[in-house]
Amino acid sequence: MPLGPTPAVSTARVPLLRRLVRNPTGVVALVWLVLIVLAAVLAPLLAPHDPATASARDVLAPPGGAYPLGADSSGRDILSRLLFASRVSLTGAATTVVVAAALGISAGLIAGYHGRRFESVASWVASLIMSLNAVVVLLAVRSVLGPSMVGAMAVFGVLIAPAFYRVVAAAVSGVRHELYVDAARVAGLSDSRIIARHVLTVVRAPAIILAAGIAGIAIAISAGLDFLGLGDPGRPSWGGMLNAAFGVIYRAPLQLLWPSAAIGLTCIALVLLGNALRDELERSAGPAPRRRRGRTAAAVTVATEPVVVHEEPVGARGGDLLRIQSLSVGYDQPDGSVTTVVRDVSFTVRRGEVHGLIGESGSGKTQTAWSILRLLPPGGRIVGGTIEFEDADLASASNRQMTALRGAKIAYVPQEPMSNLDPAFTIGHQLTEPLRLTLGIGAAEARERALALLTRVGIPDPPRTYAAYPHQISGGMAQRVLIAGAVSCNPDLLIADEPTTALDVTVQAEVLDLLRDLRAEFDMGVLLVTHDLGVVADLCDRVSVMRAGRIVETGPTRSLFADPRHEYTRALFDAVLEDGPARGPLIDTDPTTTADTATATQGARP
Ligand SMILES: Nc1ncnc2c1ncn2[C@@H]1O[C@H](COP(=O)(O)OP(=O)(O)OP(=O)(O)O)[C@@H](O)[C@H]1O
Repeated sequence: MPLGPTPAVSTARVPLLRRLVRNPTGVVALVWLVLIVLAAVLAPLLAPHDPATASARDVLAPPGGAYPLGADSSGRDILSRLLFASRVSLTGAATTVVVAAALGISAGLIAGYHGRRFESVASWVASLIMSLNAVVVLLAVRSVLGPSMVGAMAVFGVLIAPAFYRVVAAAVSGVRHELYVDAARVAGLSDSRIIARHVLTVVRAPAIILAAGIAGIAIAISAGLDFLGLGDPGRPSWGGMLNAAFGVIYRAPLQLLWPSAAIGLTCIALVLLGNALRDELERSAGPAPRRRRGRTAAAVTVATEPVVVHEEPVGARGGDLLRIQSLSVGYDQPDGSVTTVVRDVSFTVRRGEVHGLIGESGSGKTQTAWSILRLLPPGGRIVGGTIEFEDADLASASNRQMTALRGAKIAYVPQEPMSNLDPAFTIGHQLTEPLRLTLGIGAAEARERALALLTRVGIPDPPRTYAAYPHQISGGMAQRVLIAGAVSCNPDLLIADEPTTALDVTVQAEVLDLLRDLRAEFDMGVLLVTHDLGVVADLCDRVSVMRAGRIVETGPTRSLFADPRHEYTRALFDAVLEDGPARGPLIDTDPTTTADTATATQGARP
């Protein structure tokens, strides 16, 4: 049932080209490449002379007058020849890139996506091609095809295709087992659609960067072939002009400059373009530099609706252990904007109470919990508000202060117990290490305490579990172990993020009972993140309902459950309490009582 909009403020994705234009290196490289392309396309219009027309009177004419860059040893205009020669270089580079990309990307996609036999054969062929000496092959091609630059560059494309193949196959096999690809498969999307939608997006960036590099290499190779005299002598080329300039190096050394500059600057521009692309793509993966405070504040200041607060019985208020005021959490975006995922959140947790944070998926519960621990993922940061804990503001505390608090004063129980235990170490090692570090006790004492904790959290055979590796225990036991670890240093505040979601129903109940008992025993304040109203009803003294990054209703659990006032809270309840008749008690599985119970159950139904 849809319960409302998702919280994130919209953050437009800035197209790569626009980001590139803001990168100085990228701009310079792009400008040069655009000029070269324009020169090639408009050569007939821009060239002051016919590039092939020789003039005996103007042999080696210096720059100036009718020949802006001078004339060559046959009296031909160098500028006109350079302009026309750019066509040859660009066509050759484009041929190489197209052939290499077509072969390498398609083979990489098939090998990466389907794996198995095709991958073995394709990898073998790629290795074979890479072992060939490109220059020797191109010389052989010249002798077979004649001075066809397009043919030679197409063959070079085949020789360099393994570069595309390797990059694409590695990227695709990395995403092949991602859950979203499995989900698309389960949803019935064809392989070609999955590749087009989900896989191509992953290989697009590395392929573009590689294409820029390969284009640069292709230009150098085509110039090299022409320089060696293997190209078509009937049309101007940068390599051929370089060759001609060498012949007159003592009489007109300046003539070397023009083709060298054209080749060198174009290759450099392509390399710089590839670097700029990589920088921009990497930048978009990480956090952007912080902007001025004003901008951040503007990003989080949006119209707010009042929070529905349920009054508490007189005398119920105790001392606050944790006091969060106007907390806002944002994620820096590559374009400098901030996506706000938690907005203006305020609540308190008292010693000895369980405060529930409830809301639909994506409402900001986990981000709030992680802010308290200051463990937001890269790019995320607290953009406003305070988190008071024991006279310190955790929102602005130093990393050193936070390290001292985490584990010792503020403990955390995660949602996925198994993925939070290191498979390489025994349970005992993982329990005793933090004990020894935080409490400064010896190995024997730490072992004793760990065994006592395992007993306390209801592990049936503590010494055996102590010596076991994570894969040797069940999910329920792993969660108990993590709870044991969390309370091991006697924390004041325990943050539990959906601690029972990954467990089956009977184990869930036991873990909730354990948390309830430990809360009383250790006199901790507990912040319980959950999306389960049953868990809130079972365990929480107070509850705050989150929606779209805000708290919409807060108060004692009993009062909020008896009289939910915000429409979103009511919608949450409606989603659980269906209109149909309540189910009867479960049928007893004991065969001797089943018939009677079933009859009684049916009879009891309305
Ligand atoms: N790294 C991130 N960058 C940008 N936005 C993020 C990032 N991580 C989470 N968000 C956004 O923050 C919002 C709140 O996420 P959060 O994980 O706190 O939700 P939740 O209420 O805990 O949901 P769930 O119960 O599914 O864990 C979501 O809209 C999510 O898209």
